[in-house]
Amino acid sequence: MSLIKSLSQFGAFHEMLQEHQASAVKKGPVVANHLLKMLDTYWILGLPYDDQLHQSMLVLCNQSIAFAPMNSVPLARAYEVRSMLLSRLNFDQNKESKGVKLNFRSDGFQGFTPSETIPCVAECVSIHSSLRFGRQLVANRDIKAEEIVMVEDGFAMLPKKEYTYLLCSQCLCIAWNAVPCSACPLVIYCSEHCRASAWENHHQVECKLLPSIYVKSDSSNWNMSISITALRCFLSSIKVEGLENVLREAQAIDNEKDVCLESLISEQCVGVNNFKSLYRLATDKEILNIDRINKSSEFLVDTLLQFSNVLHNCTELDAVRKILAKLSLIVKVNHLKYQGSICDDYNHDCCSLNCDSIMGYFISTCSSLVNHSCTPNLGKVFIPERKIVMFAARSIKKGEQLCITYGPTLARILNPERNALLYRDYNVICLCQACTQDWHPCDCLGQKSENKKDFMYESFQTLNDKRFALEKKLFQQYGEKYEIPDNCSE
Ligand SMILES: C[S@@+](CC[C@H](N)C(=O)[O-])C[C@H]1O[C@@H](n2cnc3c(N)ncnc32)[C@H](O)[C@@H]1O
Repeated sequence: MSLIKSLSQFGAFHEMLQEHQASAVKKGPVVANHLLKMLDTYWILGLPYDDQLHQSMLVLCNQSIAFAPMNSVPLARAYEVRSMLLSRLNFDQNKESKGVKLNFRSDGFQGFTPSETIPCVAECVSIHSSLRFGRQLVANRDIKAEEIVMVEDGFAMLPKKEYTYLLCSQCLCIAWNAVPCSACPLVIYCSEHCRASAWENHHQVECKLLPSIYVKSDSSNWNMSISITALRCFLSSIKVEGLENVLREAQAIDNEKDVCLESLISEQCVGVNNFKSLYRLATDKEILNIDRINKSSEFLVDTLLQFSNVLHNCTELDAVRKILAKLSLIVKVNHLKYQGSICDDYNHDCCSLNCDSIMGYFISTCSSLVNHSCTPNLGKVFIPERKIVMFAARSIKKGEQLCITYGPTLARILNPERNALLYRDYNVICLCQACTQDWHPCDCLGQKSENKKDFMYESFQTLNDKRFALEKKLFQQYGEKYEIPDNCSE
C-alpha cells in the first residue's frame, strides 16, 4: 500500500520532472491523460477497495485536474473520475463543503476576552523577555484549564509536499472540490474563494516561479517548503506594503540594537500579522545561522528576476536577498506543524486521514512568541479560515510561562533523540524543566525521577484529552452541525 500511496501522491509528478525541464512543468492534455491512465492501473490491479486506496486515487485524480488545461476534455474526464471516487468514498460533495465551512461568530470566541494592546491574545496574557528563553508569553493571572489564550490568523501556510494535491494550498483544508489554478499545475484549492485569495495575496507571482523551484528541490537537499513559505511571506508583504516600504522597514529593524526588546516595547509590532512583526522574529542568536540559507535566497532572487517583474527596477538586490534569507530562517525557527483536527464525528476532514499526521506548515507572528516545553501547559488546534487557537491544557498559575510543544509527538520521544530533533527542526537547545532536569528514563534511577517521567507522559496525555475536548466544544459552539455519512468510520 505504501508503494502505491507514494506512487500516486508524488511519484507521477517527479517522474515527469525527471523527464522535463522546469519550463515544461505546465498544464497539458498529455500529462493529464497520463495521470488518468495511471489511475486506471489501480482498477486493473484489483486491489481491495478501502477509503485509503480511494484517497490515494483521489490525489492522483486531483493531479490530473491540476495538469489538465482549462476547459479541456481531460479536465472534464478528471472531474468525472473524481465524482466517481467521491461517491465511492461516500463523500457527497455538498456535504463535504458544509463540513469544512464553519460558522464563526463575528463577536469571536466565547470566554475569550482579547487583550487591549494585543487583540489576538487574551487579557490574561503578557509578553515578557528573559535571557534564557528570549520573548515569551506569561500568565498575568491564574488561568483555568481550557481557557482560550490566543486566536490568531495565519500569516502564511503551505501543505507538505506529499499533500500538495490533497489539501488546499491556501487554507490547508481538504480540497474536496479540487479547484485548480488556471495557470500552473502545482497547487489545488478547496474553493474559488481560496483560489482568488491566494492569487491576490501571493500566487499571481508564485505561480510563475513554482516550476523551477520544484525542479531545483528535486536535485538538492534544499528545504523547499521553508523557502516557498518564506517566499509567500515576502510576496504578501510587498503586496500589502509595497517593496520600498518593506526594504525600508527591514533596514530599520536590521539596525535595531535589540530586536526582542524593541518588539516588546513597540505595541504596534507585537501580535499584528504584518511584515514588521514577522521580520522582528529573528533573534541575533538565530541570525548567526543565516549563511546556511543564503544560497537558497540567492536562488529565489534569481528566480524572481527571471520569471516575474516584482524586482523590476530594484537596485537593492542584496537587501532583497538578505530579507529572503532572514524570512527563511524565521520560517524555519518559528513555523508550527499544521495538523488536521482530531478524528471525531464532527470533523469530516479527519475521517480518512491519520489525525497525528503533519500536513503542512503554519506561521503567524504572535504564536511564534510561544516557547517550547516538553511538558507544555498549552494545547493548540488549527481550525478552518486559517486560524490557530491556543488554550490552557491544565490550570496555570499567575507568573507561569505559557508553552506549547513544537512537535505533536515530541513528548513521546526520549532524550537525547528528543533534543536532537528539536535542534534539527527548530534550532532549539531545549532548556525546559524536563530537559534541564533530565526527566527521562535513561536517568531514572530513583523513584523520584520515575515519577517525573510519569508526569511528563501524563501531561502529554492530558494535553491530548484537553485538545480533544476543547476542539469538540469549539466545533459544537461555532461549527454548523451537519450529518455524517453512515459508514464514515475513523
Ligand atoms: C518560536 S521562537 C519562540 C520565541 C522566542 N523566545 C523569541 O524571542 O523569538 C523559538 C525560539 O525560542 C527559543 N526557545 C523556544 N523554546 C525554548 C526552550 N524550551 N528552551 C530554550 N529556548 C527555547 C529558541 O531560541 C528558539 O529558537
